[in-house]
Amino acid sequence: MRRAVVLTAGSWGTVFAKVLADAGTRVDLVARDGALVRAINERHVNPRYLPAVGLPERVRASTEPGPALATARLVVLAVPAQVLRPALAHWAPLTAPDAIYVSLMKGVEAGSTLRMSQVIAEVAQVPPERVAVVSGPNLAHEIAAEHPAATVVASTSARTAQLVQTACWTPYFRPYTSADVIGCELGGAVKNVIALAAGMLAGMGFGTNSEASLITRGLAETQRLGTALGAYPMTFAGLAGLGDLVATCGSTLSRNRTFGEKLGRGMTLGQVEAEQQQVAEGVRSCRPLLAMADQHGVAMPITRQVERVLYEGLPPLEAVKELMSREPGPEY
Ligand SMILES: NC(=O)C1=CN([C@@H]2O[C@H](COP(=O)(O)OP(=O)(O)OC[C@H]3O[C@@H](n4cnc5c(N)ncnc54)[C@H](O)[C@@H]3O)[C@@H](O)[C@H]2O)C=CC1
Ligand SMILES: O=C(CO)COP(=O)(O)O
Repeated sequence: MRRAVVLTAGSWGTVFAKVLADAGTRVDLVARDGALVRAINERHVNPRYLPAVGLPERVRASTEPGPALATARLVVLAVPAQVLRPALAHWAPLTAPDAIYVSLMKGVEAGSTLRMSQVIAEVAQVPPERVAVVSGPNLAHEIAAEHPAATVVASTSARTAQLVQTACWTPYFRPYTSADVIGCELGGAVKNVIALAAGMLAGMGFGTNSEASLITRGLAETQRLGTALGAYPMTFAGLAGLGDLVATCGSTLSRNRTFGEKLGRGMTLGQVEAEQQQVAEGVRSCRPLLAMADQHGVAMPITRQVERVLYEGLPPLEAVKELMSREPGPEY
């Protein structure tokens, strides 16, 4: 039987472990908390992140990644983007030499501005062909409830993408392959920033036209950055682009949208961070994304305003006014 290790048992890691197990893979799910490990092994639930979801018996939890990493073919990484580097530096030396790394993360590393697959290749010292990225409209709680959804598995190696596709294909989860790693990763990272803005609009009481305009112009700036970095333009019309943007901006299940909504109601960055337990990747990724945009001479006006709301204390309503009063121009 195929074997995978999932690091770690947060919300998406736990649900993806279920997906892999439902697709016939034996899964070792690593958690940092012993009580969480006992609950998963004895009661088959993750009480911290998904208390109402039964996990398959094929998912076994442990606090100790070493034994599972030594033999697993797939090493699935689901930690906040900003902790990937130190966490993987610990895990990579324990990993089987022919393992394939699968990134579930939707963020960009602050400082280096590297995408997650680049951090993996650098830290684990593996060629890009041994790395795959999974990205799409995949709100963890909906996938856990087996609501049908699709996703993209991207890798520079068609063989790697197909292997991961087979490993996570279930009656409720439909993966498509892609060779566009850059586009899939940027689609996932930028949509989190746009979802912060969508939440702000909702928090300020604006309606559907505002949200649709934001999503569409958000997609335009995502595509501008992506194509400047070598992504395929069509990726942004796909599941990892428009698909994920619509899901995340429109759902109250999204942590980024929820975070933005609180900002839109007048809370400060510090106040929202103190309240929200789970990661909202857009908060830490917006600055490195802007740095990438600046490097390539790409305009990202929405991302810029989100950054100013987060880090310069610009009131969200002022941010909207400034966006709306820019000199009008052609759509393309
Ligand atoms: N939750 C969702 O619906 C989806 C999330 N993602 C992405 O997956 C990634 C992970 O997200 P979630 O699982 O939702 O986050 P989460 O906040 O629910 O869980 C984060 C996990 O990382 C662990 N962790 C935190 N710091 C760590 C460290 N220093 N070393 C080792 N482990 C550490 C936590 O213990 C927890 O298990 C993010 O990049 C997110 O954008 C992608 C698709 C869907
Ligand atoms: O990436 C996601 C859905 O595809 C989850 O979004 P949030 O991290 O905002 O919850």
